[in-house]
Amino acid sequence: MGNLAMRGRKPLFIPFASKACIELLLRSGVEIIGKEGCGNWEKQNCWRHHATVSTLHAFTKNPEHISSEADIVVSDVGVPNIVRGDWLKPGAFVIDMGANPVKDSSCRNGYRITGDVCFEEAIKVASAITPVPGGIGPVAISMLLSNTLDSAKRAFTFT
Ligand SMILES: Nc1nc2c(c(=O)[nH]1)N[C@@H](CN(C=O)c1ccc(C(=O)N[C@@H](CCC(=O)O)C(=O)O)cc1)CN2
Repeated sequence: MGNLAMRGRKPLFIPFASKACIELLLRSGVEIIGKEGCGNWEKQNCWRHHATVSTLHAFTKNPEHISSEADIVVSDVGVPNIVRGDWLKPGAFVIDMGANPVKDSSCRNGYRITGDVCFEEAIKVASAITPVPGGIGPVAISMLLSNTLDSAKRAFTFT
């Protein structure tokens, strides 16, 4: 983490969740430089991409006001539907990292996985939003595997 925070240093690993967010944004053609972001996505990694990031937490006053100024919103709260459509700036890019089980008797195991963002409201405001399941989750798992591969290469001095 120290190397991640320092200009010109290369960290051994970038935490997989924030690596996934950056990968998704870059591959989606979203410009990060100079953008306002909010969420819990390892600030140090975002600074490397020259974004300004606000972190919201349980005691943040008026979270909806702060998030509605962000060009990029990353939510990893663990509360279903906490981020509403009116929390978002029109055209915002929304990454929903929530993976919340909610009871659903129509599902085989009695629950389904839902995100932190109210998808039906957000889709009307955002330029793009990752669905749950099948959005950032698989990208995050890929980044975890990518870090694992890097680690193995290093251990066997392939790099
Ligand atoms: N209690 C919580 N813990 C964590 C959450 C959360 O919302 N509540 N978010 C994760 C974020 N994350 C990694 O950092 C992560 C999120 C989602 C997935 C994932 O594989 N999602 C799948 C669905 C999961 C399922 O079916 O069980 C998907 O979206 O398709 C992986 C990692 C951190 N901890």
